[in-house]
Amino acid sequence: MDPFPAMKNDLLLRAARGEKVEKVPVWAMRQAGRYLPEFREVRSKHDFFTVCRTPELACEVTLQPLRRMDLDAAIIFSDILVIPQALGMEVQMVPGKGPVFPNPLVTPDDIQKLNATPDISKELGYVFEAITLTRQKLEGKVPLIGFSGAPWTLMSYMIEGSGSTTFSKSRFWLYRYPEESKKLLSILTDVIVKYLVGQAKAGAQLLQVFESHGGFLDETIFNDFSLFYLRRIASEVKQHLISEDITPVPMTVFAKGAHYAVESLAQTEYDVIGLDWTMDPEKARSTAQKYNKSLQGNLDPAALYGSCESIAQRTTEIVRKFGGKGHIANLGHGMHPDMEPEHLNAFVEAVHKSSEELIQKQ
Ligand SMILES: O=C(O)CCc1c2[nH]c(c1CC(=O)O)Cc1[nH]c(c(CC(=O)O)c1CCC(=O)O)Cc1[nH]c(c(CC(=O)O)c1CCC(=O)O)Cc1[nH]c(c(CC(=O)O)c1CCC(=O)O)C2
Repeated sequence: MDPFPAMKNDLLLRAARGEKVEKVPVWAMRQAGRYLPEFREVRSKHDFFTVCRTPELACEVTLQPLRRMDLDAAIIFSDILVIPQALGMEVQMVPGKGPVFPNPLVTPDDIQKLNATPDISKELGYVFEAITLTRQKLEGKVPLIGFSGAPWTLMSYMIEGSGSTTFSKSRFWLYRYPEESKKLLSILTDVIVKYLVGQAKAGAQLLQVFESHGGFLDETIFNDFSLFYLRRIASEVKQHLISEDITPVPMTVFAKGAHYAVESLAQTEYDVIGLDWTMDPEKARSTAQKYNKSLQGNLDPAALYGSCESIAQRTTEIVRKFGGKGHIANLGHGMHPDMEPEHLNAFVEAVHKSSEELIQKQ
């Protein structure tokens, strides 16, 4: 028996499975975060990773945007960089700079310094606790999304030691040390699979995998160093859950910038393909239909800098392009810290209003 409160709004889950919906569900990447004054208030008292590691705080900030807006999903407050930490790497979140690894991987010999087979419940159990607590506190209002970074994106942070405009150090590895790179990607894949299975068992109802740095790879390199591992993750997470008599939860893959990969991603076991704002919804839609997949996206986050009227206009156009069915509305990437909550609300309301009208006409 499901230990959690019954769902009152399962639009997200139905859309992910391509089922009929009365309106398009909507949420936003980074919907909990610095653009919200109440989040900044929490952060003024606790550092970033303390918020992630304290289930009550992670739960509180996860729920904050839902108190303001009619969002159709919550996403657990955490970060993709908790996995390098679980492998034994130090990660600092430096204000104004972002994540910094004081001791990044420099040569393939450094792979040996990693704790390649961490006890996931011990190292990341705080995320599982936050998920279970948040499911209870949500009282079935909306589904809860769990997430992880994808192997290539995590590998690139672990080698660069921070964000980068070129990712030249990590791309150097792909060309100069291809076998060692694959060894690292495999270690990450094994950990990610266990981590996502743990999240689903803790109560996450959809799992999103972020390949945020996909766009730095050409198609051939993407296929070998990203797609191969992304495919393994979806398939192995689902197999693990089935082997434990748990119904697999839907999974979304978001490979930012990887335009050429929409069709190959649609041929994997992911249920939803996330599109960034530079990708064409109509083109992606015909591909998704061919493989029975749903799509997520893809308003340009910068559109939220415009007026509420222009947000509503652009959103209505995007909703029309996706066609209502098998669509989860989102931004094409995350919220920025200087955005106004009211402008995200304008997006949420416009998705609901325009999609209800569109679906009623169909
Ligand atoms: O809303 C929620 O409940 C969860 C929000 C969330 C945060 N991190 C991620 C998510 C999931 C989501 O996007 O919905 C996931 C994430 N962290 C990083 C990346 C990769 C990347 O940006 O390169 C991703 C995947 C999604 C994506 O592509 O955006 C890495 C990262 N983490 C932080 C930073 C610094 C920053 O200033 O944002 C970065 C690097 C960004 C870059 O180099 O461009 C820290 C961080 N993580 C979250 C927050 C809250 C917020 O956005 O305000 C922050 C800021 C740290 C702070 O509070 O000081 C939450």
